[in-house]
Amino acid sequence: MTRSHSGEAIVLASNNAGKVREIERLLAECHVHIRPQGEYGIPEAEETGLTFVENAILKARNAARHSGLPAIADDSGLEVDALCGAPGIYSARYAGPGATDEANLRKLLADLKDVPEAERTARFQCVLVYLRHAEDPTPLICQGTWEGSILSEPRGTSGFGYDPIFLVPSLDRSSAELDPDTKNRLSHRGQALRRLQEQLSA
Ligand SMILES: O=P(O)(O)OP(=O)(O)OP(=O)(O)OC[C@H]1O[C@@H](n2cnc3c(O)ncnc32)[C@H](O)[C@@H]1O
Ligand SMILES: [Mg+2]
Repeated sequence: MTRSHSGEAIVLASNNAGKVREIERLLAECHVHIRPQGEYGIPEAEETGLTFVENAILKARNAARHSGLPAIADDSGLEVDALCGAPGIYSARYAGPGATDEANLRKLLADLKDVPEAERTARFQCVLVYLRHAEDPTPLICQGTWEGSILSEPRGTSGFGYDPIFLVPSLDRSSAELDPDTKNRLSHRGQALRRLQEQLSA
């Protein structure tokens, strides 16, 4: 039992199956009981913020309001230096509203087709927000950043989203060539979630 979290279920305010898998795996080790918002039939929040943190708060608040439970949301994305930080907060809709992961990834490769390897640096950002209830005025906010660069062709089949084109320089592998535990150990999401766990048990 902790001061900030009483042990009841927490709603995970995400409809992204890849994120849900990663977060469930990381939280399975501590005794935090999370349930994806899909189980509650919660409608998707509109991501109208201009920052990851604003969008994460909007998603967590929406899930907490509809469920009456505490909520965790993840807003994340890929920042590419040669594109001045795009797609950033628009990563999920880079190729248009409702775009698939494949369409987003192909658009990014096309936009970078003339950019040489040394200038393809990029990073994943993840902001996690925990709200005790929908009107919680002091959300817990944790961030993680994962540095890498953009490959010119997809590699690997694990993960989701932009993983097949995100090169992890220290391993010379794409993020989609990592097993789930290795990705969670290194990733933006893994870093943010470990920080959140510390705060939840403080
Ligand atoms: O908002 P929810 O319902 O959580 O799901 P979403 O997929 O819309 O999530 P975001 O709005 O946070 O957008 C994140 C985008 O960044 C991509 N992304 C985030 N983390 C990633 C990771 O670990 N690997 C690959 N792509 C990632 C992901 O594919 C999305 O296109
Ligand atoms: Mg989204």
